[in-house]
Formats: sequence, C-alpha cells, structure tokens
Amino acid sequence: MYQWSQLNQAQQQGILERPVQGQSAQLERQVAAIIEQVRSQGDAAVLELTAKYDGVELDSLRYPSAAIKARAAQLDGATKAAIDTAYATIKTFHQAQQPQPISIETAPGVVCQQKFHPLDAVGLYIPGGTAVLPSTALMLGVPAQLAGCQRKVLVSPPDAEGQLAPAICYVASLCEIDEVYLCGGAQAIAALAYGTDSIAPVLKIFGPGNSYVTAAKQFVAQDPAGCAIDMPAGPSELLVIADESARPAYVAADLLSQAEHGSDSQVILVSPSATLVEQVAQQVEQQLAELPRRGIAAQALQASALIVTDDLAQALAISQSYAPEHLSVQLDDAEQVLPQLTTAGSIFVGHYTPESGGDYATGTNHVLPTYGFARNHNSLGLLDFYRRYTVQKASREGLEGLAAAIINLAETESLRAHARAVSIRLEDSL
Ligand SMILES: NC(=O)c1ccc[n+]([C@@H]2O[C@H](COP(=O)([O-])OP(=O)(O)OC[C@H]3O[C@@H](n4cnc5c(N)ncnc54)[C@H](O)[C@@H]3O)[C@@H](O)[C@H]2O)c1
Ligand SMILES: N[C@H](CO)Cc1c[nH]c[nH+]1
Ligand SMILES: [Zn+2]
Repeated sequence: MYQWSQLNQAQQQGILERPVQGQSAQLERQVAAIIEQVRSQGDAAVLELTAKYDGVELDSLRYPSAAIKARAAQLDGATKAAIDTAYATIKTFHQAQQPQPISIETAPGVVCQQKFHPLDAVGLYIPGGTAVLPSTALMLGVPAQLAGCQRKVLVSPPDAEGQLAPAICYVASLCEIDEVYLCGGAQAIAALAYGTDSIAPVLKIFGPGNSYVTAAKQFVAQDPAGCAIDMPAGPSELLVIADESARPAYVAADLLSQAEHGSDSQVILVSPSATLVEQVAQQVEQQLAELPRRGIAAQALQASALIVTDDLAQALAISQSYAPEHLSVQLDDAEQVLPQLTTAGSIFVGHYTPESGGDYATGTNHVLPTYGFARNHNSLGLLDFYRRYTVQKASREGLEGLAAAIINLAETESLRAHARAVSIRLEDSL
C-alpha cells in the first residue's frame, strides 16, 4: 500500500513497472534460440520442445478433424450453452465493425478507393499453459470467421494426455476452424511464422500468451521473413480506479480475477480514499485464501500495488500514464470521467461491470495490448483480420487537371522520371 505523493519519481516508476521487464534480455535470448531451432529443424524441433516444456510426447502436431468433432461432442450441455451465449454477443459486437469500402472523386476525373480484403491465412494462438482458455478461441475465431479468412489455423499446447480440451474443440467447430495443431510457446509462433513440413506459414498471428509467446511474436514481427502480429498481448493487467462509493469486496474480487491468470500478472488499485484501500486490502487477503489458484495470484500480488492518491484527478493521471490492459472505473459517476480516460485496452464502467464480464461475454474482445502498449496499440477487432489497400483511377482529363501539381512536386524532389510519366501521356495526341 503506497501514498503516491510521498514517493519520489523513481519509486513511482518502480511501482508501475511491469514484472516481466526485468528479465527481458534473458527471455529474448531464450526465445531467439527456440525460433532458430524451429527454423532449422522444423516439426522435429516443435515436437522436441513440446516434450520438454509441455511434458507430452506427440507423434504428430496435427489434431485431426475427427478428433475435434469427437471431443466437441463430449462437452456438457451447460458449457455448450455458455459458449453459445458468448459466441452470440461477440458476434454481434464484431459484426457491427464490418469495414465500409470507400470510393470518392478526389478531383474531377480522379477516383480513389479504399478496399478491405480478409487475410487469407491467419494463425490463432490459444494459451494453454496454466489454464485452458476456450474464451480466447472465441475472441479470435469469431472475427476470423466473420472476416471470411480462408485459412484459420488454431494452435494450442496439448494437455497432459496429448489432447485439446473439449470446450476449445467446440469453439473450433462453431467458428468453422478445422486446421488445428497441438503446440504452444515460442515454438508454435515460430512454426506459424516460418512454416514447417506439417504447418504452412500464415500471414498474421493473433492471440495472447505468456512472456515466451509474446516475445516470440515480437521477434517474428520484426523479421522481414517472419509475419505480422496483432499486438503484444502478454500477462494480464488490471488497474482499478475507485472511490468511497465502490464496494471493497467487488474491487478485491476484480483484482484477484486478473492476478490469478499468471504469476507475472499485475493488478493495481488507485483511490483517493485510504479507507477504501484498507478495506480492499483486507478483502484481497480473505478472498485470496479461498482461491484454488491462490499460489499464482499471491505471486502476482507481489508485483502489484494499492495506491492512495491525493484526489481523483491524480488517480486518473496515474491510469493514463500506466496505460493498463484493463481499466475498471468503480465510481458512482464513472461515465463523467470517461473523456479523461483514453489510454487503456478496454474500460469497465461502474459497479456492475466486472472485468471478467469482458473476458467472456459482454461482446468486446479480450485480446488487448499489455506492457503499456495501450498507449499506441488498438484493442483487437474485426478490422485486424483484413488488409486495407487503395485503388485509384484517373481519366485523361483527370490527369490533365492534376498534371501541374504532380510535375511541380516531382521537380521539387528532383525526380525527373516521375514528372515524365505524366508529361509523356499528355504529349500524346488524343
Ligand atoms: N493480454 C491478453 O489479451 C490475454 C488474454 C488471455 C490470456 N492472457 C495471458 O496469457 C498468458 C497465458 O500463459 P500460459 O503460460 O498459461 O499459457 P501459454 O500458452 O501462453 O504458454 C504456455 C507455453 O509456454 C511455453 N513455456 C513454458 N515455460 C517455458 C520455459 N521455461 N521456457 C520456454 N517456454 C516455456 C511452453 O511451450 C508452453 O506450451 C497469461 O499470462 C495470461 O495472463 C493475456
Ligand atoms: N483476462 C484475460 C485477458 O487479459 C482474458 C481471459 C480469458 N479467460 C479469462 N480471462
Ligand atoms: Zn481474465
């Protein structure tokens, strides 16, 4: 628990530093070595690394369509119904994001268009290290399906029996995904980006993951021979802004909901009320003791903070500078401060919008930028599954109208051939 104004700048920065940052050089070296191993040895490397990190010896990476169908059929009715509910809300919200092509005359006789084409081959990474996340399969599968991506390749680490969870198989069936491989971590990202004998490369990789997955995505995105990625979506984060109107038990439950994701998750409460902060601290302790994943959550809490601010304005400023993946605003008049809260992956407004609502079923996408990338990266949406490009057509009259400007600019840049490409056309008699 910290009193913000009593800390110096370095201490303030230290509190808001993401836990994983300290290990990043070593992490990058390890991930680079895994990627190199997959590039040089292909499937054999992925199988070997799966045995090493997931503890499962597989004969092949491909999970057959028949197994997907059979496992999906094993899922109980209540979970199927829950997935159907989430599928419907996510579909509704993403369907409304359909990109609109543009066609406009920019000058007489000159028409410009903006078009969208679904990415032909997308890789969907579904984490599976410490928790099975069918909800993430929905968050990636639904927009890929709506966009009409031709190849949707799902990868996820195998369970201890070398299988994929029935709930993920059910989501795969709903989203019409039948190309599935059992692999995870940096090796799965390398296989998707560069291809192996059994996995053809994709154009873009989507999905969250632990720090190995995220570092590998960043690695392949920087390599011209690699592929595009959605964003760095790493260990979960939540920042809660709350005042005395908040219920301490709700705030604590929300903080723990993200702390339980992984030991490198980070949760932060900022509040102008010292009383609330103390009550939340007590609630966290009480509720933590009851959680099956209390070991993981307790570790995440080590790098987390409860911060008392001078006033609400200071709490808002901390949130803006931290740029959380998830921001929960638990104030009676939460909507009033929203215009000042522009820097977060997804915002949860009021006392009855728990962060876990967005994780599963409000309809927003839960794949969000972490590590402060919410400062300049988008939350995942339908548009990410398209490539945007432009088209232009000029008539002779259109070119005549723009010729003086184009030729002048080309000469200003001393690019004579550019100018000539215009004048040569206009010199031709009709
Ligand atoms: N930001 C988001 O949108 C979002 C959404 C959902 C989940 N998440 C995050 O995703 C993460 C999921 O992590 P996870 O670990 O459960 O699953 P994961 O699938 O991301 O990672 C598991 C893989 O990590 C690799 N691995 C584990 N230990 C390793 C080691 N020592 N060296 C090399 N590779 C190793 C293994 O290959 C394993 O298959 C959590 O941190 C969670 O917070 C984020
Ligand atoms: N909170 C995670 C995003 O950071 C998403 C998730 C999946 N399942 C539960 N939660
Ligand atoms: Zn969550």
